[in-house]
Amino acid sequence: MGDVEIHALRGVDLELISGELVVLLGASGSGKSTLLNIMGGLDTPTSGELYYLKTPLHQLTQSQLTRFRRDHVGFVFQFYNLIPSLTARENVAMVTNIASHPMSPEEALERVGLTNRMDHFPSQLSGGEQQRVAIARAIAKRPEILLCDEPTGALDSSTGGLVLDVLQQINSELGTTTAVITHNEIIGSMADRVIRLSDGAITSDHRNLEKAPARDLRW
Ligand SMILES: Nc1ncnc2c1ncn2[C@@H]1O[C@H](COP(=O)(O)OP(=O)(O)OP(=O)(O)O)[C@@H](O)[C@H]1O
Repeated sequence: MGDVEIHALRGVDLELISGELVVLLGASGSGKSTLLNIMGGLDTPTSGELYYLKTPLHQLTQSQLTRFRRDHVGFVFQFYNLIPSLTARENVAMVTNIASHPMSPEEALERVGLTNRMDHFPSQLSGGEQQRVAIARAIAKRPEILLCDEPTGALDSSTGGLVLDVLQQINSELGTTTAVITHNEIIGSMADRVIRLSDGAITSDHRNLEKAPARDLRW
């Protein structure tokens, strides 16, 4: 920022294992979103290296990064970013129409439990349902990686539990490597692995011996 240099991340060294469900925990400003955006090819690091399998993402051009995101990454954000004038099915079809080996919008919406809401517009859906449409849209192209930035940040605890349950099921049924950002410690218990960030650095990285079913989480 002008003359002031801000180090959003410092010395982060991290490897995500295929198929794991990771929760990234940290206080506001700890660098979670910056890390997720770099991992997803939305941002590029000012220094350091980042690989997706053998592909050096830090060396790709913007259009190559766009292709990487389109082919491999699904994103879910705190605010659902659905297109208001399109139904749930049409929102998902926006992605399936350009993906190379997608599932049908109907299958994606069935996986998130919204079979009977397919023809509803976002304004006719609850917050939790809108987030589940956003998850259906993110997984419909069968991405290898699903990145979720505070997916339950705008939801109450029981609705949030349902949304996290969907993420846990998708991870186990489709084997999608999943990273979920939160500042909520309780959500850590649903993960295979919990990584804590503080002031731009990883302060701990541990595996849960047992995963809690997300639908049972309350906060
Ligand atoms: N575009 C930017 N310009 C300057 N500083 C930034 C920018 N984006 C983030 N930062 C700073 O980098 C640090 C990390 O921000 P980041 O958004 O990654 O944190 P976070 O852990 O996701 O926070 P939150 O939970 O509040 O979203 C913060 O100190 C933030 O102020």
